[in-house]
Amino acid sequence: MSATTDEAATREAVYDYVIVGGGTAGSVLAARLTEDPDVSVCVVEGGPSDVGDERILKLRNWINLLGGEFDYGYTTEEQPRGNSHILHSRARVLGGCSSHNTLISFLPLPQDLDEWVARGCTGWGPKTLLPYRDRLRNTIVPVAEADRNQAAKDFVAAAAAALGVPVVDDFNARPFTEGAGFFSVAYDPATGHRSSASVAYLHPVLDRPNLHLLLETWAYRLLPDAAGRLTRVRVRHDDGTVRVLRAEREMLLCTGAIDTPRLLMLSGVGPAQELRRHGIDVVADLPGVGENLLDHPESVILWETRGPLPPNSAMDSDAGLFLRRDPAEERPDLMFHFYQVPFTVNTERLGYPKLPHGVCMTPNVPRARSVGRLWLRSADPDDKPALDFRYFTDPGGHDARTLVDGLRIARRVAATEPLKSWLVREVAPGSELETDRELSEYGRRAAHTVYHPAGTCRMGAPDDPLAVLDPLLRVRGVEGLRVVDASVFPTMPTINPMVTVLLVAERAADLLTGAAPAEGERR
Ligand SMILES: Cc1cc2nc3c(=O)[nH]c(=O)nc-3n(C[C@H](O)[C@H](O)[C@H](O)COP(=O)(O)OP(=O)(O)OC[C@H]3O[C@@H](n4cnc5c(N)ncnc54)[C@H](O)[C@@H]3O)c2cc1C
Repeated sequence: MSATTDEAATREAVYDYVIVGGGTAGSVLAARLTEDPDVSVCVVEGGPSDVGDERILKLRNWINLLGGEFDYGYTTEEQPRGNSHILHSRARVLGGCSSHNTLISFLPLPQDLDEWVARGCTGWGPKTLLPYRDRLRNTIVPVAEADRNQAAKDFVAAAAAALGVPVVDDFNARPFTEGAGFFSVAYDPATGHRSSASVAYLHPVLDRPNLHLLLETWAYRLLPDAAGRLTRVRVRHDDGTVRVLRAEREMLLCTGAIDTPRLLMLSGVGPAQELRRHGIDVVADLPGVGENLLDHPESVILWETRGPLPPNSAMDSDAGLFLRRDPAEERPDLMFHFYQVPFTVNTERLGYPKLPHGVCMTPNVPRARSVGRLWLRSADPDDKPALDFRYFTDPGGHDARTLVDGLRIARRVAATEPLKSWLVREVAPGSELETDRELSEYGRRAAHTVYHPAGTCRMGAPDDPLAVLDPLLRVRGVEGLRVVDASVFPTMPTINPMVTVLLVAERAADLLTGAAPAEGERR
């Protein structure tokens, strides 16, 4: 590492790569790039370390992390057709959201990636991306037998019987169209510990001399170097001191689907008109930054159970269901998580009671058609951006319809043995709500997020006016800067997206080291 002086006379630390965001994708990149001992990498992470912190490492504690000290906790703009009270949790800790999520691990379906290629993302098709599964360092296993709660087993059996779908033993064994089963989860069943991106990729290599971790350090502005490349970043440590870091080779943004567009816009990369309105000098006019805000919206249906459930579980949402309502579709168009705990955060607000013991199903929209956007409220880096998911606003009503269908299908499953005998009564929405209109109203008001924001700096074809990145993940209109995180997704995969983020990061590492062909899909 060498040092030069920046215009503010701060010491400027220089590395080969600076990775902003030591989260899911950032951890993969950091581990892969430092495999070469001659390459120096600095990771700038806003949160603390997860090493030795049982609150983070114990997977089953995930629910207690929501809204706490490890959560940036973004709110949403008013949602006239949905729920305006959703708290969008985003982790503030090494490993990012993989350190506080539920670690449900699905490979993307091949058709999800075909869609990316059709959107001009050459090189991201299934034949190129899916083989990276063999490179993943996370321990990904179907929920262990000891963690299989009898109520969840009975949910799986009831769903299969009620809906005629297969029981799936391993959702990652082959692409599926529908089925019920226990999820694959990135964890160690013996200890109940996470196999997060941090645990799997960073913990084993923390002693590498070429890996420099700056924790509790917030990046708030990218700056050009002498040649005009956007390879410098201004950061603030938790003690208030400010530094500038420079990447000799490339600056890599891995701050996630909310903070990556935020940082780009604060740095003058984004929709020019909006940036000027905030007095931000425009470096590159990219109207797509912050657009294409995707998510998996869900609703909830809640039952009181006859008594407490057996205590065993991996993380209290261990099983689920994928369903294909449209037989012309190759992919499922409705997904459920089954919770062995009553998830009442949204129903209590609507006046439904808190439950001592219960279960719920959370039908979600795998490929929602409502698309949102996010934007800066001001040029102040401490101001959180405005998030407008525009939930349930798609003109054809597909997303709202999916919730209505989901609530009805959930009732069919609940009325089927062996699940039926566990349940005393439907608490929310309550069996008196029956019409499409009533169920839609309830479903949208009680809606939640599956916590999957993505797409806000999408990659795409040169003629895609909203593409922020080229298919090599390089930010258009500037030099020296790439994005590697969930914001690069052009469209939302059908499944929970963490593994897709890991695969993207693995391929990005190959693109950076030259190990991957830059273009072309293996046929
Ligand atoms: C509660 C919850 C449950 C979820 N459950 C699942 C699941 O079971 N399965 C699944 O597939 N997906 C799940 N997800 C989604 C999944 O975890 C994310 O899609 C994925 O981890 C995102 O990875 P990322 O690299 O894009 O961002 P992140 O992992 O969020 O990483 C971003 C990192 O950047 C840091 N950062 C941000 N801004 C700055 C800045 N300006 N300066 C410095 N550092 C910064 C953050 O602290 C964070 O560490 C869940 C998410 C949540 C929140």
